Amino acid sequence: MSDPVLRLSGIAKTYNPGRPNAVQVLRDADLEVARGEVVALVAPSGAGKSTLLHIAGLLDVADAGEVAIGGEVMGRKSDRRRTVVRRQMVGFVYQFHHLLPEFTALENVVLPQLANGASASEAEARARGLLDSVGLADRAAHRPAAMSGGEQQRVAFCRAMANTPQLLLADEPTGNLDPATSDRVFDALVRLVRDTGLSAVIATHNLDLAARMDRRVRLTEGRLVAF
Ligand SMILES: Nc1ncnc2c1ncn2[C@@H]1O[C@H](COP(=O)(O)OP(=O)(O)OP(=O)(O)O)[C@@H](O)[C@H]1O
Repeated sequence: MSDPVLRLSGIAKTYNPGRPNAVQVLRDADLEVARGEVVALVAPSGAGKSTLLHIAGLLDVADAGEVAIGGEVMGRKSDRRRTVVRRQMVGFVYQFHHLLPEFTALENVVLPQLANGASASEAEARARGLLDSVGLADRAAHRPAAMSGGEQQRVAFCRAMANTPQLLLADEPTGNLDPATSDRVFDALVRLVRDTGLSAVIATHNLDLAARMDRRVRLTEGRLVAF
C-alpha cells in the first residue's frame, strides 16, 4: 500500500491562545486521503474548515498533531522545504477565483508553471490542454473580467492543476455561483480531478454535491467524523 497523499493526525489549533478571545477551532482532527480519493469536507460556517485546509496545505501550522504529505511528515521541516512541497504537491481553489486581472485565462494558467521552472512551450501546451478539458478552449485569450463567474472559476481550477499537484484542496469552490452554474462547474472540477487521478478534499455546504464524492467527513467540535 502506498502512503496516503494526505494524513492529518491529532491536529489542534487555537487562535489567540491564553487570551480572553481565544478560539479553539481544531481539537483532535484526523484524516487520511488515499491516492485518487475525493473527500467532501462538510461543516457549518465558522466551524474551522478554512483553518483545516490551510494547515493541510502547509499555509498555516497546527499547535499539535502531524501533517504528512505524500508520506513526508512536515512538522519539523524548514519553511523552505514546506514551500517546495506546497508548490509541487498541493493545488488550492477558493470560493473567489483570485485570478490575476491583467492577464488572460491562458496566462493565468501558464504563470505558475513558469514560476516552477517549466519552459514557455511546455507551460502553454499544458495550459491549453487544461482549459480545453473544462470547455474553455475558446476563452483562452479572455481576461477574467470578460468571463462569467463559472468560467472564471473553471480557469481557477486549471491554475490549481497547472503544476500537476497530487492533492487538491478546495474551499467552497462553487460557493459564489448560482445553484445551476454551481452544479455544472462542480461537475467540471470533479471530472478534472478524476481525469488527472489526483486526490482532493473539497469543502462544501451542499449535501447534494458532497454525495457525489467518494467519502464525506463532517467537521464538528474540532474533530472530523465520517458520515
Ligand atoms: N486569524 C484568526 N484569529 C482569530 N480567530 C480566527 C482567525 N481565523 C479564524 N478565526 C476564527 O476561527 C473560527 C474558524 O474559522 P474558519 O475560517 O476556519 O471557519 P470556516 O469553517 O472556514 O468558516 P466559513 O465557512 O464561514 O468560511 C471562526 O470562529 C473564526 O472567527
